[in-house]
Amino acid sequence: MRVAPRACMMDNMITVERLSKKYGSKLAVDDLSFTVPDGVVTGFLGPNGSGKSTTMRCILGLDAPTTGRALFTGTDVTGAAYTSQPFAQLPNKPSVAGAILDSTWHNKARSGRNHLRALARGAGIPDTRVEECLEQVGMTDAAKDKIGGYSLGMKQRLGVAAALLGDPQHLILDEPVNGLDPEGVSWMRTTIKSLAAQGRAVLVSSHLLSEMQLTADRLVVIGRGRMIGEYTMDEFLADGTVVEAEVPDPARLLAALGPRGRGADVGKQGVVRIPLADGADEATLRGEIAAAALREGLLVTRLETKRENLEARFLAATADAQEYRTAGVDQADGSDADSGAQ
Ligand SMILES: Nc1ncnc2c1ncn2[C@@H]1O[C@H](COP(=O)(O)OP(=O)(O)OP(=O)(O)O)[C@@H](O)[C@H]1O
Repeated sequence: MRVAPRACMMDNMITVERLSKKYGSKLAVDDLSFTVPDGVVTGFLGPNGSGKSTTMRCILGLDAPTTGRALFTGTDVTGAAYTSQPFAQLPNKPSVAGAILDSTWHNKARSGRNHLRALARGAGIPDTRVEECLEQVGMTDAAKDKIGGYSLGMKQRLGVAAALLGDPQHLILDEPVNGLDPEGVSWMRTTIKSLAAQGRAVLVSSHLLSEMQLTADRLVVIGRGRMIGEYTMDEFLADGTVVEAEVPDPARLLAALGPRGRGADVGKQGVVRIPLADGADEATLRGEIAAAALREGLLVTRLETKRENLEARFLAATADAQEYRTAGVDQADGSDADSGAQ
């Protein structure tokens, strides 16, 4: 159905500009600006009630922003380019953006196929495309059954099929792995990554942070409606990463490291802990430590990277922005060790 070849679609983008949304006196989204570029998965993280779903609805024009805007850039199904346009003003919307926002809206009495056909017909999309999408999400065999009898995982797959009907260049997926079993989660991850790899701009929210760590390339982190930061996944995780080196004379190693050892400390049993800061590369830092030890004639008996996982970094980054807290529950320890003896 699409006339513009995929190869021409490498400049899709959503740009959120100073977006705010008030419900009565509640400021749900407060001056958010970020981008969702094509070709990668942008994870959208924030504690409960931080404004993720509201932002996604505003991006799609389902809620009117109080101030600010969300703009789409790409090429639609007819091959017409659009630059920095609000979704509501674009023709051929199904080819611009597809979404999973709420998996509870399905008409239970309809079959999966008829549900998709109704959506497709409303958008001028042929039934052949419905069959393609059913096939893509592995639902061809179950398509004749009523949605009321579907498991949550089947409903989520149907939601993905619905989002893909118009072969959209932008995808907005709110909690797509909610309630999925491990096989379903793994399927969703592979699907989301491959949709981004095809050149689409993909924004996905999830509270399943271990999964987000495997899926997202970039992160937009918000708290209480406000921006905490926009990062690559590596940048976000690097902040909590240290390389530990075990040597017979830690003070000499520290001195030999010079400015590179800034922020380092000597922990228990004389282990030197050097932070991976300022966007430094882990392999480079490990090489510098090994070279400094060699120059000093120090035997390194252990060189180990201690990396915080996404959950620990997320909890640290949003500590001041948690609206709902559980009393008396410790936060996750969250450190992953990745060792390599020298
Ligand atoms: N239609 C609405 N009317 C009034 N308040 C609303 C409405 N929708 C959302 N809110 C409020 O706006 C704030 C942000 O809600 P939102 O659902 O966007 O957060 P979220 O980050 O998606 O949360 P969660 O992770 O729990 O799904 C919350 O305080 C919520 O109660």
